[in-house]
Amino acid sequence: MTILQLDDIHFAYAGQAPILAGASMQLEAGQRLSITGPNGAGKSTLFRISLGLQSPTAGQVTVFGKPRNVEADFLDVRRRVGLVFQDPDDQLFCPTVAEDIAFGPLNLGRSKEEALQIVDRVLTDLDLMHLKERITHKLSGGEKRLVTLATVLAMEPEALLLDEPTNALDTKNEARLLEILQALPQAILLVSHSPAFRQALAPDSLILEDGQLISA
Ligand SMILES: Nc1ncnc2c1ncn2[C@@H]1O[C@H](COP(=O)(O)OP(=O)(O)OP(=O)(O)O)[C@@H](O)[C@H]1O
Repeated sequence: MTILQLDDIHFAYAGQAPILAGASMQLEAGQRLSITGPNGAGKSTLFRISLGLQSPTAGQVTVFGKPRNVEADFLDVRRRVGLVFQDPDDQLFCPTVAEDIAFGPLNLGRSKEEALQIVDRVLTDLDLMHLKERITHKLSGGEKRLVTLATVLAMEPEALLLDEPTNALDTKNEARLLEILQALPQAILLVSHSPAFRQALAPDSLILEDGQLISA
């Protein structure tokens, strides 16, 4: 099954030169794929377009086999594809870690008891139970990164889009994150400036260059 398909995507921010100029790609179930490219090439923009957080000026986004054009088309995409943003502060907005992780499942209609069970399970899986009652905005950068991943895994997504997941992580936590991600069954689309991390998690890669995706 094809999870994500981008065909000939064009995009420019208002008043700026085009960033994407005919970008096309495909992510299959279970596949691990990296996207590389220089700072400002448009990698994060491509992720946002894939989830309908920005609209391309031309081109087609197809997710789970269905063309997605208007906001309503993307609601189900955002439930089924988890995006770990580059900046954790874009993702964490509840007072405590437990509330942040429960937010997604509650939104998906889980009961409070179910949501609390999911919180405990995800925190245990990530070895983060010690952070459960902490105030989110007082966490360290690396702790926020890991909690962000926890909020996304709590939604049990079918695929993960990871934007610089190792940012702010120390060597030990980077290794732990790698182990956790390697053990997941989901398809992963990875943006990472760390060659070692890409090689270990998603060695197949596309390069975003001059607005197009080319095979590495
Ligand atoms: N909301 C915005 N309004 C205007 N320009 C923006 C906006 N967001 C990003 N840009 C610009 O668009 C370009 C692409 O940004 P994007 O974040 O997609 O690149 P990236 O490849 O993810 O970069 P990096 O590797 O540095 O994270 C950059 O020049 C950036 O400054």
